[in-house]
Amino acid sequence: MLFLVGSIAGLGLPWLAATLLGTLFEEQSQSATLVVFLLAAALIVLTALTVIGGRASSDLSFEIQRDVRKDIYDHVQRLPVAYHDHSRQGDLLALMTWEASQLATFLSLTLTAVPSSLVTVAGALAILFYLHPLAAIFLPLLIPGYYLILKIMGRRLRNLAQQVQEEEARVFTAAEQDLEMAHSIKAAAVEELRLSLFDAQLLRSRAVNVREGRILATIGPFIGLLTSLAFVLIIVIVGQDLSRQGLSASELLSVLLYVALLTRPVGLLADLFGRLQGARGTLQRMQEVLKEPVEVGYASNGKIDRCRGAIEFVGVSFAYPGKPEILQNVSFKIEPGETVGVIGKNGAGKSTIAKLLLRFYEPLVGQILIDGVPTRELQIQELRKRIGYVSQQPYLYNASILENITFGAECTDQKRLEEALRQSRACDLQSQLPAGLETIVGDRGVRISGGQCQRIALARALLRNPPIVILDEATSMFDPEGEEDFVRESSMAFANRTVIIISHRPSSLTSADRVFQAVSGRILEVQPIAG
Ligand SMILES: Nc1ncnc2c1ncn2[C@@H]1O[C@H](COP(=O)(O)OP(=O)(O)OP(=O)(O)O)[C@@H](O)[C@H]1O
Repeated sequence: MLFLVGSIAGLGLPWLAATLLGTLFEEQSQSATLVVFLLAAALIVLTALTVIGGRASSDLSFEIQRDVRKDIYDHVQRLPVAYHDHSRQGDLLALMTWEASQLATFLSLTLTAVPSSLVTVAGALAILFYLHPLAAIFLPLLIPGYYLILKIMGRRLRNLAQQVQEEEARVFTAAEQDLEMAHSIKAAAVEELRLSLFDAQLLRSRAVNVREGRILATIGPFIGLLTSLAFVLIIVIVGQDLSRQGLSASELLSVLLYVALLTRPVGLLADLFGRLQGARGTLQRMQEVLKEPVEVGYASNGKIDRCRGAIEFVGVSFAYPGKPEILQNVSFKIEPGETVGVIGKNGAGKSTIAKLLLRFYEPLVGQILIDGVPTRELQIQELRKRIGYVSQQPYLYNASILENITFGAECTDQKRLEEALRQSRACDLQSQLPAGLETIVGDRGVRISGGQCQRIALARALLRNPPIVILDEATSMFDPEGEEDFVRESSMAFANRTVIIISHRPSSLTSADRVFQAVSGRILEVQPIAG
């Protein structure tokens, strides 16, 4: 709105400037003073409106950026695990960060500058038509010229803009992965190799950026050239009237200033056209992500009010996409409060059982029941809140141990926290680390040991007090003494829960009432391990 008011006010400036010149020519000093005063006032108002409008446009850009980032983040969070297995994190990161910010700048510019530019163009043309109809009629003839330039350059620009964004996303991916792999890169002493690979990606990105930059650098001057040529032609047409005494000097100046006023929106048009190509690619990629279906279970409203923890697999078969079946017609039942161990070779499908229970993936055939209710009928977060899952790799935030433990817990009652710390043996960390639970763990827990990471992950799961606990190699990095303590403490921790312990170590399974073995797609019950 402010930009529109500014544009309308701006339309008065050429007229005031030309009037000033006219009064000076005619040596009417009193009128000149008034016009100077009006001109100065108009310039001050215009500057104020431009500043306010510019700030509003910048605010709008950041508002759009926030909305876009939030929408993508929210949607990506709700996408199934299978989507994340196949997507590139770098692409999503690029989309949520710099691509979203480019798009926001383009949209805010379009929303604020385009309407005001249209007002300037329409107003200047109308005034020009009044002042000099021939010059005004001549100007719209430039439009096909602009169209031709944009059409010729636009086609090449569109492909390039897409390639630029793809290559930039690859730069993100490469940087992100190498940062994550920093320790392994150093251990393998392959810094130079990784640098050369990263540089190769930078070169690919530079090549497309340079090509795009060259086209963008050409469009503006070509459009400017066309406008300048038209300007020259208008000077010739209008100048003839001047020599024929049909036009005063101030009228001539007026006409030229209005023509000059028209060049600003044209420059903006060229700039927006360049940004539009990138914005189209970003919008297309956003659409691709946003139209990915979210996990079905979000929409269900099935609940288990008091979960007892009975688990049943009924004829479950499952295969990861493009792979042979890892589970074939698997059926078993675990009673509430039971502790069950699961053993089996690497890749036998043990973790897959846990992931199916959590509905990270859906069985191809058969169904999984909790307390007799098919998990597919339950609201997915309701289901997951009932299961404390400690995975093989503990995922930790770069925050304090305490923040990592209380992450996601609805209630952080001190007594329960102490209980979870004791049961997981995370209480040992208080004496092992000088800063105790306030110790910052670093990215993915690099600043503490593997066993300490596992204790934190265990404490996190137990603090939520879930009726079902799945420990997937959750104590594999514990020292024998720590594991012994854990098994002893766990008898209390597991007392009223259903527990599945996936492990290769017999010492972890001594508390199990029953033991299952995953073998050749089947789950067989074997002899429990004596304590
Ligand atoms: N997300 C996935 N996409 C495709 N295949 C997968 C995926 N996760 C696991 N697999 C494959 O499924 C099989 C079973 O994997 P799973 O993790 O269940 O084995 P596991 O018995 O837990 O093995 P380990 O003892 O090594 O932890 C393996 O062959 C594995 O390569």
